Amino acid sequence: MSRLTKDSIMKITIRMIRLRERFILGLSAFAILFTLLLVVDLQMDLGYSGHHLVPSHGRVRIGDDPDQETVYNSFRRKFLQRPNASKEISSFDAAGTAQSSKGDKTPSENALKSVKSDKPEVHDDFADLVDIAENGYNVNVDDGVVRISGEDYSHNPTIGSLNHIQPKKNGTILERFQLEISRLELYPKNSILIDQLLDHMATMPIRHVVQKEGGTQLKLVIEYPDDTQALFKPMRFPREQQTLPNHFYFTDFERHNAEIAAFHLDRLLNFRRAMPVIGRMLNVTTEIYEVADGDLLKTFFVSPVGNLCFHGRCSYYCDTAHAVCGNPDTLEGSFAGFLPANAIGARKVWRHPWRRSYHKRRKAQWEQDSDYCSLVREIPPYDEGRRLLDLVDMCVFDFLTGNMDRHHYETFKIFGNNTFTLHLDHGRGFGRPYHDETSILAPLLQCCVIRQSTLSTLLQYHNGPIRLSTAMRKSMSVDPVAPILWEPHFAALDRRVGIILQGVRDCVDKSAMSEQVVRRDRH
Ligand SMILES: Nc1ncnc2c1ncn2[C@@H]1O[C@H](COP(=O)(O)OP(=O)(O)OP(=O)(O)O)[C@@H](O)[C@H]1O
Ligand SMILES: [Mn+2]
Repeated sequence: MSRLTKDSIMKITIRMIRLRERFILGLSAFAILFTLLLVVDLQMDLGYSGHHLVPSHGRVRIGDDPDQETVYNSFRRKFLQRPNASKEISSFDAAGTAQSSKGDKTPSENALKSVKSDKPEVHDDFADLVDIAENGYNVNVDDGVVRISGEDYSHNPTIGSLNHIQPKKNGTILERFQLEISRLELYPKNSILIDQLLDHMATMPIRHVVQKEGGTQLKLVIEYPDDTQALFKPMRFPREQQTLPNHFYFTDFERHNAEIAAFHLDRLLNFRRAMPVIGRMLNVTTEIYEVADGDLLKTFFVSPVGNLCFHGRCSYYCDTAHAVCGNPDTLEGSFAGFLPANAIGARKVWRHPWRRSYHKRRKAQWEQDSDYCSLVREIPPYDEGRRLLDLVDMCVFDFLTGNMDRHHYETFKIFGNNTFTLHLDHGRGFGRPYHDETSILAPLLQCCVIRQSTLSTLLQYHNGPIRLSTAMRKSMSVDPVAPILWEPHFAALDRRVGIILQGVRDCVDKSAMSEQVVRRDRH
């Protein structure tokens, strides 16, 4: 009996030990998996840890009144009444190109249309803003709408100097370009390398092509005989193709010409944060098919009408239905200068605080929280230095092109946090010339800050003599595949400059009002 009891006690103990071992094993497996998840999250900023924008002390307002009188809300309401959408296409012809408008507007658009007066618009020269931007009264780092970042512009090391690499005399143009990238900009204002680099990408023979890994759409890495590279995005649609009415920003196809136009626009706005891009006509047979290999080669086929097509492999639009086709074997595309290799110019990827939800029904936090900017302002790197001003520049840039696809952005690690933000990936711009998407201006309208130099540049284009459309037309006219933009986009650019300035004015007015309130409170 006592032996039996002893046995069963032994058995139970052994079982307990096993159970404990299993539990410990399970716990360690969970710990490892959780750590891995966090590491991946930190690297890719997927949002699991929620550390980026909602710190423990963060104020998340659920059910914030959407009609609250913020600059952003009033602005959105005001511009909803602008019937720019009246010309927006609501149907497409067989070729998928735009047709002129034939009604089919939503009831609200129809109702609002009648609000429009037939009076010719008087040019508003924004003298109030010119006064601030040009005279710089009260322009400083800490307060006010118009600001400077207060950084030391004389401290401008380059990727070359920080890596202790001297540009070689017989170095390639791309290499020289990459080594000259500095803390403040991708290239200097009067860089002589830009035209050379563009010309090189557009004319050099193509030695080899491979598909670029990552991303949602098909891109090719073009290799030239001198071992330099370019990033190729193929043409998919004619210039006048507008974003399909039922497409979201994240299902919109990319436009190669938008990449070209965005480079010119970025340069004209004096940002110099976008890589140089040029158009080029390719022979699909000799310049892609014959120099491709492996996986890409396997995706080539001849379409029913005899065009040579390929679709590559990627996560969304890489199948027979979304193939890229020659006509019969010529193909247009954009060529972007290649960013430096990780060895000398590794980049850090940041989740954009004003990222959209990328979901057809969900809204992002910034769309619902009227105090969202004060949340962002508290979090590094947005709490000091130039970063927030850079994001506002970026939204100005994106609003002008209509690009709603700014999910992440990148900086060069080697320059630390106080460096410019790269302007990459503009394929989804220039899709809706008759619609002005004011939500893109959320960083500007919710934070009510803008860099003095950016405001000054916008005012110059607004008041002339050279308007932005004219400058863009001139700058892009030399591209091998010009004209780059469909005509209505030029009018959109000029119109949108005015809208941004109106937004800045609303901010200035609002801050003047609150200052008055504060002053009155004091007395
Ligand atoms: N000029 C360039 N040279 C080298 N790499 C680049 C260049 N432009 C972009 N990249 C890298 O390739 C990645 C994908 O490029 P891009 O964002 O243009 O394509 P995408 O298909 O739209 O990607 P996503 O689906 O992530 O938006 C970028 O995040 C960037 O890291
Ligand atoms: Mn993209």
